Amino acid sequence: MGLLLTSFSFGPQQISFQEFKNKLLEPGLVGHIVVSNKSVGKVYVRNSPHNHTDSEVIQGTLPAKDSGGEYKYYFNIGSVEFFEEKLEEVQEALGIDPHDFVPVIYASKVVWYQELMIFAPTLILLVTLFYAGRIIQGRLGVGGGSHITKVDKNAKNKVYFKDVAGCDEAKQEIMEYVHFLKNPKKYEELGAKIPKGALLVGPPGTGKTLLAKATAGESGVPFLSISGSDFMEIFVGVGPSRVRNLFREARKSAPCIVFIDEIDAIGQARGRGGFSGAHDERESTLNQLLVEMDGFGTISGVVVLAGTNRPNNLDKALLRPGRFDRQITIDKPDIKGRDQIFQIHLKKIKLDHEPSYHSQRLAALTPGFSGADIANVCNEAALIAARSEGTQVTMKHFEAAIDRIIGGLEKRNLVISKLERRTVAYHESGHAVAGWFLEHADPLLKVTIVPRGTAALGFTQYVPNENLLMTKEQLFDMTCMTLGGRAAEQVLIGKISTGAQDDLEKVTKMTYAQVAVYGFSDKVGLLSFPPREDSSEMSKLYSSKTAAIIDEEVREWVNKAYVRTVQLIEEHKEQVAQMAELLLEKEVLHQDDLVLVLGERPFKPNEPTHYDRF
Ligand SMILES: Nc1ncnc2c1ncn2[C@@H]1O[C@H](COP(=O)(O)OP(=O)(O)OP(=O)(O)O)[C@@H](O)[C@H]1O
Ligand SMILES: [Zn+2]
Repeated sequence: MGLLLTSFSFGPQQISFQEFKNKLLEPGLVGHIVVSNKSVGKVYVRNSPHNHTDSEVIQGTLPAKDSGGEYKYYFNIGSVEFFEEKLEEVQEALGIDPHDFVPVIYASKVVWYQELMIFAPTLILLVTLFYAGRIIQGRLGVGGGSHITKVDKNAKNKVYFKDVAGCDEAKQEIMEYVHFLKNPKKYEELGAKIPKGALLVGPPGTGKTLLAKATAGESGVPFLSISGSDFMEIFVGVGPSRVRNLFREARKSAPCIVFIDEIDAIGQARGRGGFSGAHDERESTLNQLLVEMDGFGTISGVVVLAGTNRPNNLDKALLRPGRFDRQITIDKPDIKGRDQIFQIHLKKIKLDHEPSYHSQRLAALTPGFSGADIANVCNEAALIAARSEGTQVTMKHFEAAIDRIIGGLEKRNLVISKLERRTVAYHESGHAVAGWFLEHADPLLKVTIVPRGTAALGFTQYVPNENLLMTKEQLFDMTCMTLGGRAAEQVLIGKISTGAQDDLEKVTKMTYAQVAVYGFSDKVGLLSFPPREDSSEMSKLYSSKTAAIIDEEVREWVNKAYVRTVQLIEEHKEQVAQMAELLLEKEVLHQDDLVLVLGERPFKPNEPTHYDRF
C-alpha cells in the first residue's frame, strides 16, 4: 500500500479507479465521494474502517452514513452515468450491502461551499484570503484578467458554422456580426452602427454556446466566454470585478466576441428571488455589466453575445438599445435538423453502416431532443458498444442509449409520449385549420409540434394583425381560432386534454375585454371597466349585478364561438386529420405545406402584409 500511505504528501493525490477499488473501497475506508465538474471523483477517506464518531456525523447536511472523512485522493471519471454504474458494479462484486454503498455527492456551487464549511474551516480562511488578495489586486489594477474567462486561442478548437447543424435562420442573422468583425474598418468608415450585443434565446442544449463560438471561428477573432453563474460568488465584490476584468481583456483582444452563458444568473429582473446578499451582489454585477456595455463604442470591435432560455425574466435595462437589443432565437431541432446534427456527431464514431443510414432513423426516434441530447446519445451509444465489447456501433446500441436518455429526460418532463404527440398534433392542426377558413383570423406561418422548453407543447405561429383597431368580427374569428385546438381534440379524438388551458385563458381575457371594456355587448351597454392592477373588491367600478351580467355574457359569447368552431372543424375534419398526420411525420409545417393540404386560402389578405421577411 506504499503509495497510499504517504500521508505527508501535500494535497490530494490522483489515483486510478483500480487503486481506489483495491486499496480504499475494499478495506472500507471510503467515507464518501464528491463528484465535481462531472469529471473528477474526490474521495473522502475515513481514518479507520466503519468507525463513526459523533463529530463525523454532520448535522443534517449529509445523511449520517456520509460520515465525513478527509479529502485525500481523486480520480477521473468518464461520464457520470458510466461512473455510477461502474461504482455500483464494483461494490456489488465486493459483496457490500446496497444500504452501505458509498454515498456519492454531486457538487454544485452550493455543495462545494458546504463541503468547505463542513470539512475544512481552515480552507475557508485560506480561500477568503486568496480572494481578498485578488480583489485588492483588482482594485489596484494589478494582476491579469479574470481566471475563469476562457479565451480560446487554440486554432484546433475552432468551431465553424459547418459544425453547427440546422438553425439556419439564426446563422443568417448572426452573419451580420461576422461581416462586421471581419472588417470593422469598413463599417467605421461608412459610419454604420452595428448592434453591440445580441441575446441567443433557446432551450438548454440547443447550441447557443456552439453558435457563438462558431461566429468567432468564422470571423477569425478570439472567443471569450464566461458563464453568468461564474460571476456569482459568496464574496462581495467579486462579481463586478470579474465583469471589469472580462471587458478589460475583451478590449485588449478586440476585435473579439464575448459570450456570457446563462445571463439570467446576473440579468434577472431586479427585485426577483435569490437569497439576500446574493441579491445586492447580483445587482451590482448587473450594473457593472451595463456600465461596461455602454462604455465601449462600436468601434472598439467587441461584440457581446449572451445565452438565455428565459428572456422574459431579464431585466429590461439589458434589452435597451445599445445593449442586447437583438434576439436571435434557436429552437429545438425538427426531424431534419436532428438528422443533420446526428450526422455531425456520428462522424467521430465507428459505425456498421453509412452515417446517413443511422442519422435518418435516429432522427425519427428522438422527437424533442436538443442538440446536446443528441451528442449525448452518440457518446452513450459508443460507451455501450465498448462495454459489450463490440467493434462497431450499431442501431441496437443507439436504441439502448436513446432509452437511457429518454429515461433521464422523462424525469425532467421533457419528453412527450407518442399518445401526447398525437393529441398535440391534432390540437395544433385544429388551430391551423380554423385560422385558414376564418375570414378575419390571421394567416398562418408555421405549425409545429416540436416542444419548446418545458411549457408550451406545440404552437401555431400566425402573422399577428397589426391593426390597432380590431372589429367585432375579427375578435370573434380570433376567438374561434384560439378554440380550434380544443375543438379538434373533441371532434377528432373524442377526448379532451389539459392542453388547451392556455388557449382558454386567452379566450376568457379576450371575451371579457369585448364585453366589459370595448362595449361590444348590448346587455352591458356602452360601459367600459378596464381591469385594474389591484383587483381587490374595493376597486370594482361596477355593482355585483353588473358583474353577474358580464359573467353571463362572457360565458355565452365563448359558447357561441365554440359552437361555431366545432362546426367548422366538423366541416374540415378530413383536412385536420390529414394535417395532423403530416405534422406527426414532419413536425414542422410551413405555409407551403398548409396550402398543399388545405388548398389556397379562400380569402384575400386584408392588406399587403408587413411580414415579408418571413
Ligand atoms: N445545432 C447543433 N449542431 C451540432 N451540435 C450541437 C448543436 N446543438 C447542440 N449541439 C451539441 O450540444 C452541445 C451543447 O450545446 P451548447 O452548449 O452550445 O448548448 P447551449 O444552448 O449553450 O446550452 P445551455 O443553454 O445549456 O448553455 C454542443 O457542444 C454540441 O456538441
Ligand atoms: Zn392551443
